[in-house]
Amino acid sequence: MIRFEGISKTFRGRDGAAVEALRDVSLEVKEGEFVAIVGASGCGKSTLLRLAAGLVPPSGGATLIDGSRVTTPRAETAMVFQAATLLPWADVLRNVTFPLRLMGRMASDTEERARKLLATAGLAGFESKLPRELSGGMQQRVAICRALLQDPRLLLMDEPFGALDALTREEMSIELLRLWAARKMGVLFVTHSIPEAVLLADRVVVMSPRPGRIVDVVQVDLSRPRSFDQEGSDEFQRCARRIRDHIFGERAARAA
Ligand SMILES: Nc1ncnc2c1ncn2[C@@H]1O[C@H](COP(=O)(O)OP(=O)(O)OP(=O)(O)O)[C@@H](O)[C@H]1O
Repeated sequence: MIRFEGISKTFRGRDGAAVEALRDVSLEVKEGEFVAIVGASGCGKSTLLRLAAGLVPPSGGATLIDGSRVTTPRAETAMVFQAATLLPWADVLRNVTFPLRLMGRMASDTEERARKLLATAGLAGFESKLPRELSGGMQQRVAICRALLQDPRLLLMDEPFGALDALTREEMSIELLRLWAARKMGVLFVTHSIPEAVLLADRVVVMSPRPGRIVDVVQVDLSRPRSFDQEGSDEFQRCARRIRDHIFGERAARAA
């Protein structure tokens, strides 16, 4: 569905120096597939998502959705960031419907769908609350509902649980899997957590330190629905070890 073809991306810093963020990245995410991306800080993970969202152009190569080049944001994709980025003056319902209002895509059943989605995410009764009246985890759930209401074919998630405490993070992971299973959209999910990547994904893409290249793609053969009980399984351990070996093995080699 989305294909990165030989992507390279070089930024020019304010001092004029070139920063090569990505080098020759090729990757495909299929319809309904959950793909996680892990790698050292600064290896270009967010840049890859921003390319998919049409927020930045590549320096070389192409990002294609259904074979056509992504040059601007598209209705097929929605993005969730590490911070919930809610409008502080708008209540939960208006926050969730805001992008569709902005895009002129409100339909007669949009509010009803938003309420249902909020209920599924455990936020029934909070529709009229302002963001500051919610916990961090609840705010992030609102941000996820806001993205899902757009009914994207591809959901782009940039460390969406990074700012949450460990317990909320686990709860949100399972919640996300439930919502994803009900919709079967493609997901491209950036995380720093190897266990989170293995728990969630069909495939985990491992990137090298900058300039980011793909060093491995690990297929996770765990049954679905997933649960934390699977963390002790041989398959979970195998995947986690393989990813860890790449990340820490490369770091150790560079230090030597
Ligand atoms: N707009 C920009 N201008 C200049 N340099 C940039 C810009 N955006 C990203 N970079 C640089 O590109 C590299 C990759 O950044 P990116 O945010 O994609 O990495 P990341 O893997 O998501 O990092 P982290 O895990 O720390 O969030 C970094 O060195 C960053 O400083």
